[in-house]
Order: sequence, then structure tokens, then C-alpha cells
Amino acid sequence: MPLVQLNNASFGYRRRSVIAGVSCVVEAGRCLGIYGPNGVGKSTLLRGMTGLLAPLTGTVDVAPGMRFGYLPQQRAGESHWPMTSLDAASMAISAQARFGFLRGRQERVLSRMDELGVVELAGRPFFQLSGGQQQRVLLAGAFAADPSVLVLDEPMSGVDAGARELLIEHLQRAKANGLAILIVSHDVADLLALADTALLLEPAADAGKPSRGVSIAADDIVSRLTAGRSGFNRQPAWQGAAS
Ligand SMILES: Nc1ncnc2c1ncn2[C@@H]1O[C@H](COP(=O)(O)OP(=O)(O)OP(=O)(O)O)[C@@H](O)[C@H]1O
Repeated sequence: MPLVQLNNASFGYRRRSVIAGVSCVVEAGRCLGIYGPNGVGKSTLLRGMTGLLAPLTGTVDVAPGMRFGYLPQQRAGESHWPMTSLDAASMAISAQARFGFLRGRQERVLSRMDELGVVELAGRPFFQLSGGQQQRVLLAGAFAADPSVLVLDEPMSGVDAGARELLIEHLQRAKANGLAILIVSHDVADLLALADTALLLEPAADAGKPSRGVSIAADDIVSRLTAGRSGFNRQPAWQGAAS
């Protein structure tokens, strides 16, 4: 049974659709990749799939009792808020787990931080870490919530090649253990490494109209993009995917 199922769903703001006609399923042990140009509606679709935004039309069915772990898109910025990395990851878990304060929470977070190679950063001020280190700390928090579906919005941004390899392996293992993953990425290589199915989001030819989503097998991403059938030939965002 799918954990999340969208049937011809559209999402937007103030009754205006940003993205329309999306049908897809999210299943245990599978990864759905979402790909498309800036502003096409990827984050909007994630908000809709996780219940943060109600569909304007169509339906979103979520299996009872399931939990989302969410790694939002990183925003550039600086803060002097005196928060340690452990605090940041622990806040992520309590926000995501929806079960309030958890006994043994810090141990769970520290153990996930250890798996992701950032446990030695636990006491360091979060905002003094590099972007890639912050990303791994927050991912540890998302994992510690023990989610059924892990939602990753551009998880590899700011992450170096070695750390990316480690993250991909970690996510592949978690997927093999039954975790469902939803990932937005501008890098086709990430989607080829993780996704089983891909939703290609295409802007409408007519500026005032909503974007559309086309569901394909992840292995067909490169041929689909190079064939230009989806209009993606206008932007070479997937460069490097073939290496
Ligand atoms: N809270 C909001 N209220 C109104 N409009 C919004 C809101 N959030 C996003 N939008 C609009 O919805 C459209 C899609 O935005 P969204 O952030 O979903 O795109 P995206 O594909 O994730 O972009 P990017 O690749 O740049 O992150 C944009 O036109 C944006 O201005």
C-alpha cells in the first residue's frame, strides 16, 4: 500500500495553481526524485505531498500513522544565535517527530550524527559550521525522528564530493531497510544514484498557466532530457550526469 498517493493533484497559493495534474505514489523502500528548473514548483509540490499545503484540486492520500522527516532547502544566511549543532539536530527531531519531547532523544540524535560523520561537531555552534556540515547535522535530526518518508529538498547543496558519497551510501542503505525517500535535486547524478521513479516538472508554455508533472522511470531521465520531449533541452542543468 502506498504511503502517499497523489491523484491529479494541483497545488498553489491564494487559489492560484503553481503546479497541476500531478499523479504519483510514494512507497516504502522506494525513492521518488523531483526534477525541474527554478520556480517550477518543486518546493510547493513537497509542501503538498507532506500535508503542509492542501490540494486545490485532486486528492492527496496519506497512510495512517506515518511520519515525515524533512530536510528543508538550505537558505544562505548567518546568525549569531548561540545554538550548538546538537541543539539544531534535536530541534529538527522534535519538530518532525510530532511526539514532543522524547526520552533518550539526545542519544538517538548523537548516534545518527555519528553515522553521518558529524558527531564530533555536536558541541560546536551550529551557525559556525560549513554549509555541508550543517546539512549533515540536520539530516541526522531528520533520521533520528525515525520517519516513514524522508523528504530531502536539495540535500547535496554545499556538500563536498566525499561527504556526498557518504550521504548517498547512507540513503541507499536506509532505502534498502524500507525507508521511502522523496528527493528534490538539480543534479541528475543524485537522482540516478537514488531514485526509482522521477517526476519531471515542466513550466507551462503559457506564462500564466501552472507547471505540469510527468512521471517516468528514473533510468529514463537522461534520455528523456536529451530527447527534448519535455522541453528540458533548453537548459543544460543535468551536465555531468553521464560521467
Ligand atoms: N508562500 C508562497 N506564496 C505565494 N507564492 C509562492 C509561495 N511560495 C512559492 N511561491 C511561488 O510558487 C512558484 C514556485 O515556487 P517553488 O519554491 O515551489 O519553486 P521551486 O521549483 O522549488 O524553485 P527553486 O528551484 O528556485 O527552489 C514561484 O512562482 C513562487 O514565487
